Amino acid sequence: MFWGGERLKDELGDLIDDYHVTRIDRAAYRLRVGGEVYVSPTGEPNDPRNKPKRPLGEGESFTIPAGQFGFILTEERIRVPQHAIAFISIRATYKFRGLVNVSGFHVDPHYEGKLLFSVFNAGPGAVHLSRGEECFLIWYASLDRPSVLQKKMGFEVIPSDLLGPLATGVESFAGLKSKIDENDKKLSDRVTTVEREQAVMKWASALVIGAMITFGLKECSLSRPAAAPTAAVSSAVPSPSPTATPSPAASPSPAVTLAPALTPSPSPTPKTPSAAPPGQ
Ligand SMILES: Nc1ccn([C@H]2C[C@H](O)[C@@H](COP(=O)(O)OP(=O)(O)OP(=O)(O)O)O2)c(=O)n1
Repeated sequence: MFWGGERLKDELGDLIDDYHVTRIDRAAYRLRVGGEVYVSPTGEPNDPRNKPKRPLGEGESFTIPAGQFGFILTEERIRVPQHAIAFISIRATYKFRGLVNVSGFHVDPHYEGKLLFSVFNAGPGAVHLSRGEECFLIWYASLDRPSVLQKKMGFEVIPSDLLGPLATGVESFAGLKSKIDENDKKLSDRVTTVEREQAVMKWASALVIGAMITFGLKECSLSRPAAAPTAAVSSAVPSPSPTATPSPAASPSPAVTLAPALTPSPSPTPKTPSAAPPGQ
């Protein structure tokens, strides 16, 4: 049979250290967050929440990020008589935030020590807690026939060997999202840098090509006046042909200078048909 509030008032003074009647919650008793906690690391480097098992001062707070585990030692040392058994849970207020009790629900007969809650934050956001918060509940129930049992010694601290599997970090959706966001930012930074470099390269290439074109045009314009005097001098030589280009100034081309070879000679050669005697 479960113990009601009145029986709890009668008995808990001997069974729970630092008992206070105001913590009786109908047929249960509220247990508090104690002086030592451990929260599994998020796996994100340099995350200030990645801390080893740590002691908590009076009222000191801590957070359990979404998707992470926590070990929480109770403030109270409790005892369960040989003729009783106890049941433990997290208060609904904390369950609604996403906190789930992973570590079991009963306390053996003839148990003595603190309780160690292993909790998982299945909620969407971090759960904030602090030492002294009345976070857990305990119920007592009588056994039908008491038996003589050896005392079961409970926890006084969080055993370090429990932490090994969690110490490397627990991949949570929140942690993965944060890693994706971080990689996304790194990638977009890299793309921006590459785009900037490409723009600089484009401008540099355009400048070089422009300079080369300018230089080429300059070279061309410088080489032109050097050809002109040749033509002028050549055309200044009197052409034997009266049908040569009308004016030396009009055609400075060197082709004009070759004209004497192509134009009819002033003394016609006898080989030309026009010079042949008629009748031959
Ligand atoms: N959240 C919990 C659950 C249990 N306990 C304590 C009370 C129990 O009496 C004791 C042992 O619990 P179990 O019998 O469920 O665990 P094991 O069977 O693993 O331990 P053992 O081999 O010591 O019986 O641990 C606790 O401190 N915190």
